[in-house]
Formats: sequence, C-alpha cells, structure tokens
Amino acid sequence: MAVVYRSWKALTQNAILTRSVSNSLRLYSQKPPAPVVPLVNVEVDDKSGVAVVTLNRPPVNSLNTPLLTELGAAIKNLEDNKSRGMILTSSSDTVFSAGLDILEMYNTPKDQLSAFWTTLQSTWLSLYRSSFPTVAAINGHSPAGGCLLALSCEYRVMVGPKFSIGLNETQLGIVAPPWFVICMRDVIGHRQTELALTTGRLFSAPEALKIGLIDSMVSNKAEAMAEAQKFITQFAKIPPLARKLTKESVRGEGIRYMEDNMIDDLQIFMDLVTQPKIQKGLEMYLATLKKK
Ligand SMILES: CCCCC/C=C\CCC/C=C/CC(=O)SCCNC(=O)CCNC(=O)[C@H](O)C(C)(C)COP(=O)(O)OP(=O)(O)OC[C@H]1O[C@@H](n2cnc3c(N)ncnc32)[C@H](O)[C@@H]1OP(=O)(O)O
Repeated sequence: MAVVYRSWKALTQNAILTRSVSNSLRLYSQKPPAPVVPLVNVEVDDKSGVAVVTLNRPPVNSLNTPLLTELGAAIKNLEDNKSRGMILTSSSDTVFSAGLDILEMYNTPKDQLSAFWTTLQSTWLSLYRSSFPTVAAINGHSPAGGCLLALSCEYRVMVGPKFSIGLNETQLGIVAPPWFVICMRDVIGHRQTELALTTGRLFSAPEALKIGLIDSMVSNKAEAMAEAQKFITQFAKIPPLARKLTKESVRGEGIRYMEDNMIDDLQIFMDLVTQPKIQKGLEMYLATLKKK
C-alpha cells in the first residue's frame, strides 16, 4: 500500500512539475492579454460637472447584460456623486444603439434570459428616475431599445437627417412592454404612439422632429454635444431637490409601473420570448441582419 501511495504521489508531483513547466512555457509564448475595454466610458467635465456617458460596444452598441450592468453602475456612481447632469451618446459614427442584443433573447438559457431582463429593468429605472438632468445626444440610428434609452432622458438632440429612431418591435414580431409604451406616449402623445407602435415605424430625424420624438436636429455630434450642454446649464439655478421631486412626480406612472410590476413584467417577458414562434421570428430577423 505504501509503495502504491509513494508511486501515486511521485506521479502526481511529476504531473504538477510537468504542468508548471509547460504553463511557464505557454506563458512565454502567449501574447500579453488584451486590455479590458469598458463598454461604457464616463468623462466628467471639470468645469461644468456634466458627465458624458458614451456607449462603447462596437459595432452597434446592442444592449447585452454586461453593457447594461456597466451603464447602471455608471448612473449609480453619478447619483452617488451628486452629478450636475449626464449626456448619453455613442462612440459609433452611425449607430447610437441598435437596441436590445437579440442574441441575449435568442436560444438563451432561462437563468441568463432572466438576468438580462432584470438588468434592463433596473438600469432603465435608474436612468428614467435619475435625480440629475439627462440628455441623449443621438449620433446615429436608434431603433427599439436604443429609442427607449433616448426616451428615458429628459431631452433628445439628434444628428440628422439620415439616421432613424423609433420603437419597431412589432416589425420583429415582438411586443414593446408597457413601460416602453409609457415612455413613448409621454413624449409624443397617445395617438401618435398608437400609430407608431402598431406599425413598428422607424422615423427619420426630420420626421421624428415633426412629431416631437426628438427635441432638436443638428448636423453633427459636436453640435449635439453643445446643445446638450446648453440644456443642462439651464438647471444651474434650479434647486436640485425641487427639480428631482418634480421629475419624479411627472414620471410617476412609469416609475410606479416598474416598482409594482417588476416580477410580473419579467414573467410576461419570459413566457412571450421563449415561445417557439417568437424564437423562430428572432432567428429569421437575425439572419436578415447578417445577410445585409
Ligand atoms: C406585453 C408584455 C410584453 C413583454 C415583453 C415581450 C417581448 C420582449 C420585448 C423585447 C423588446 C425588445 C426591444 C429591442 O430592442 S429588440 C432589438 C431591435 N433592434 C433592431 O431592430 C435593430 C437591428 N439592427 C439594425 O437595424 C442595424 O444593425 C442598424 C442599427 C441600423 C445598424 O446598421 P449597420 O450599421 O448597417 O450594421 P449591421 O446591420 O450590418 O449590423 C452589424 C452587426 O451587428 C449585428 N446586430 C445589429 N443589430 C443587432 C441587435 N439588436 N442585436 C444583436 N446583433 C445585432 C448584425 O447582425 C451585424 O452582425 P454581423 O457583423 O455578425 O453580421
């Protein structure tokens, strides 16, 4: 028995030695690890105290769980530091955000699907009810979840005329949840929301300006940033607590909807999105995006 034990021990020690030598050799031959690039960049201007939060998930800033988590953490950080304001924009020249990452909803294990949706819910709520002023500087296409992010800010400046924005969910065979609808309705009104959502219409920037989906159209990102700064500057003389409570009051319906219905909303999402028919629709939509 002792012999067996000794030889087993020798064998394992030998294996450990071999493994550590080969690991070292592998380390020498490996490239240095790629730097971890944040999915959300935050830069706070020293003078104005305004934070520029830039979505940075090429190619199209589709919103997956890690990106939404980083965005939520960035907003919490600004909240904790009593930020003067936030401008949400994109590092891409052509896309603000392509909306929810369809790969997070297609063929996804239930625990991941649930984590994805709850992260979206909580990040959305923290953006929608943030105490500081928020502006979306929409410097590219902004469909579906991208439009939701923009609608959740207090002011929208969009680079035009060639980019589009809207809630196009029905075109994909999915349904914009009630809190998406509330956001849209509060910005463009009931009638326009019904027309826009039932048809899943994407609006060009001039069309969006006409129905009030965006507040302003500019011709490049620099102009968008300047106008966003200007919007935030007007709050310098407004007492922050009065501003925050007023915003919460105006946005009360959306805030209460989410606070009271988080679990039901998750359940409805899970039931709907896991249906074979919806999964097939998402598969076909992904294929058309890839074929382009
Ligand atoms: C009543 C209760 C209801 C409960 C809830 C029920 C249902 C759930 C509701 C869920 C709500 C979802 C909202 C969403 O946000 S769904 C996402 C909708 N998004 C879109 O329709 C946009 C799709 N994308 C585009 O139209 C274009 O990509 C673009 C944004 C206009 C940019 O065009 P372009 O610059 O030409 O880039 P490409 O098209 O070539 O794309 C590059 C690359 O990225 C992939 N991709 C694009 N969008 C997405 C996406 N949203 N998710 C994942 N991947 C995306 C695209 O396939 C390309 O990939 P490859 O490079 O691999 O080919």
